[in-house]
Amino acid sequence: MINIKNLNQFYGQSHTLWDLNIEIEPAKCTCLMGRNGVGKTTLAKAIMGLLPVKSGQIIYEEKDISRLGSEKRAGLGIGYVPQGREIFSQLSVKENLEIGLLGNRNGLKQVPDKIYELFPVLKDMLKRKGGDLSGGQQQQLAIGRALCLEPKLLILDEPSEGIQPNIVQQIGGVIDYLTKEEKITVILVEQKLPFARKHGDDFYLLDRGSVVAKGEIDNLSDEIVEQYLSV
Ligand SMILES: Nc1ncnc2c1ncn2[C@@H]1O[C@H](COP(=O)(O)OP(=O)(O)OP(=O)(O)O)[C@@H](O)[C@H]1O
Repeated sequence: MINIKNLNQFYGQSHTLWDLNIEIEPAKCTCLMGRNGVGKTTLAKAIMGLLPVKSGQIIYEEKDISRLGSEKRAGLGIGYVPQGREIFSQLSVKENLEIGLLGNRNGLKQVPDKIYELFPVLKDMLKRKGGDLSGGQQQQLAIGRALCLEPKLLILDEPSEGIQPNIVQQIGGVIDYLTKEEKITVILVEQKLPFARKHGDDFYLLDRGSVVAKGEIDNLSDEIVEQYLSV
């Protein structure tokens, strides 16, 4: 689905991603894991085209997209939910969702009912301002907005961060539905081990901008967790 080859990224002089090689399987949830500051968000943004890369390739559907702008990548079906959600606080829930439609490559003009089925709270709050929603509701809105793009690949940056347990559970259920039923590929940046183990299929573990372990999530051993994830 997406194949990252020898990817290097710098912030100024600071070499942040080191020669990354990552293969993401279609219709699976691949977790990007690692402690704070190892480069997970940088990698997510690099895949979405929000940061330039120094060298390497990002092969998506057999084409190198590493030099395309983020809007072009969205147009190819890559959706992104940033860490911190980036909801437009002055716009209504409906307007926030409609922003997602702007990038829809199939010309969709209306928010699909499916999104309200996945997140019923959004339907109840259509006229409310984004800024009035709770953190968990904003996270649901951010995912709903990304789904308006009808993505083939969805990148979620720490969707469970700072959110109440019942909404985390609901978001986990949505990830399962998207991968298993809709066959959407999900890249999940995640620090919470139980959530990754429950909803992930594969993992890549980063440390200081390099891949230090990878495999099926069931093979993420306690030794690896102790070495690279425990704080
Ligand atoms: N805009 C920036 N300019 C310079 N350095 C940055 C910038 N953004 C991030 N960094 C640095 O790059 C490194 C990787 O950061 P990144 O946010 O990708 O890590 P992360 O694994 O996502 O961490 P977290 O879990 O805290 O979000 C860190 O050392 C961070 O300080």
